[in-house]
Amino acid sequence: MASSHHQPPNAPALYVFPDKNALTQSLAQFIAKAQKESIDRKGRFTIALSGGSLPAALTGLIANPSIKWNHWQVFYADERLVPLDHPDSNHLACTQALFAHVPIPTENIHTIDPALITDRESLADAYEKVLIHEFAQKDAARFPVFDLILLGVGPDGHTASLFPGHALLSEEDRWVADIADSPKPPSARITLTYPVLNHAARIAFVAAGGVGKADIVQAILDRPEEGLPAARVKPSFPGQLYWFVDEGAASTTKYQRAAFKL
Ligand SMILES: O=C1O[C@H](COP(=O)(O)O)[C@@H](O)[C@H](O)[C@H]1O
Repeated sequence: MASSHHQPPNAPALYVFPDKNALTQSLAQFIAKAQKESIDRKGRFTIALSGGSLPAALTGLIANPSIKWNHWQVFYADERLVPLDHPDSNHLACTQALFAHVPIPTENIHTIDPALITDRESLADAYEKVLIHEFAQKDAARFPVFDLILLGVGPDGHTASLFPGHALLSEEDRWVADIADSPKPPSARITLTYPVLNHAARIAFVAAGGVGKADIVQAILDRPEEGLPAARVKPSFPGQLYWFVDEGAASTTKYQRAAFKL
């Protein structure tokens, strides 16, 4: 689809797929490539996952023989403050869709500390310390550099647990922040902040939501100046941003499509 938009060189790449299966298979290939490059370079692969509709898009990894699960270090871009076996848990959703079906060491999956779910701030600080341990020792950077962060986008433009108009959109220091008033239940959550998101090497939005996601995808890609939370995800160079969407979700945006290639 031709675009009337001029796109800067590090503009997001929009990959559109005919259906969820095609998206899932291509996303698995994309993740496998990112994994290989990270492991070849530094012997590990750091990834942050979301909940919602994302876990179902990860099933292409289950049968992929090139995934080296023991080299993965898994974190959550956001998590609800519920027990890890609660239906609202993003960790439970990722476990049911993926981790229960692959040989990933449980110690490589970094969940929130369920003992702290009634003490939001301590839980967020504890999770941040896990990130500091995993990254600061190795990358010695002010912010962790994830190899890949997989994000979803809600109908209101939220991503992770960063919601429109929320004070957390302006958080510039904390790596992990707690939120008590999420407009989308459950209300208590933690989330990675923009400094962490925007230092990632690769970020991929996955919106396999059909026409229900078309308006919000259009708003974010065609009108980024509106400053919706997902539109504020802009990885600093050399980070790269990708969108994996189905035809329904791409049906109204004028944003130029890219041919999916690894
Ligand atoms: O509440 C959340 O919503 C977003 C978007 O979910 P989706 O089902 O619209 O894709 C999700 O990415 C996030 O992890 C979750 O906590």
